[in-house]
Amino acid sequence: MTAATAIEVRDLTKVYGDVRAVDALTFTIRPGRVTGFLGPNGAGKSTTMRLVLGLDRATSGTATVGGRPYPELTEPLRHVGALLDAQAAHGSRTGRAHLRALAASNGLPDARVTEVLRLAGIESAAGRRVRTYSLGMRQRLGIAAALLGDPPVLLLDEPSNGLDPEGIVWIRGLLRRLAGEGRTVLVSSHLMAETAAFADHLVVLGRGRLLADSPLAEFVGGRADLEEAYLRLTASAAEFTSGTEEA
Ligand SMILES: Nc1ncnc2c1ncn2[C@@H]1O[C@H](COP(=O)(O)OP(=O)(O)OP(=O)(O)O)[C@@H](O)[C@H]1O
Repeated sequence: MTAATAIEVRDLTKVYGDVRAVDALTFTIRPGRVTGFLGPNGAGKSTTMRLVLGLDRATSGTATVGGRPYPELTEPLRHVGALLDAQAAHGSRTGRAHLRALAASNGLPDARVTEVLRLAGIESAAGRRVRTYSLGMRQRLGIAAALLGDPPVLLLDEPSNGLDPEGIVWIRGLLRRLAGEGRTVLVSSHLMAETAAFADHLVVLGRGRLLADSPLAEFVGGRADLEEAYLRLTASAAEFTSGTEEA
């Protein structure tokens, strides 16, 4: 039986012109653990997340949350919280106003805004316009927005991006806590040491295809660390290489 909050991707394919961004992907993201979502640039991680969130239409296959396609969820922010790269708050609004507008349009209590500002550690900046925020503060605001509906499922695209060392420690603790509460947590990242510090499980893509779906410890296996294991697995799947190849 599938958990009511699992993310299920079945034979999912997305073609843009002659690019198969996502190519017959099948995997299940389970609750109660942090799943690291890895893959070289252009591997299809963001596209997969957008398809799960109904922001893009699949060429074929399905993506569901708790057994239902995202667009069919009633009050979706109460089910799924998301942070995407491109997600941007209106710069002329304050952080608090941005979250209040989001809460109001999704039928969420205003009191939750103060809670998520605190959870994200940006209470003191809540009255400032978002355009004055640093990248790290914007990330925290995006994470606050993702948490607004207290959702059992979270999809976070590179949440550590722009965070300072204190922020990196904070997000690690937050992800562990969210999974510990039984939530389904999918986190894409290019930071291998970071991913090793917060993930229990890994799903690795290369050129739109599934390269691995395994527990972190099993994936690292006999390798020195996650970075080495990852680089060996993805060496032939990277779309862009830096020109210095191992002999
Ligand atoms: N809207 C689009 N139109 C055309 N091609 C697209 C579009 N979105 C993504 N692609 C292509 O699909 C492929 C997968 O891109 P995607 O952004 O999903 O990869 P990613 O794994 O998230 O990469 P990164 O780690 O660089 O963020 C790439 O080749 C990209 O150029």
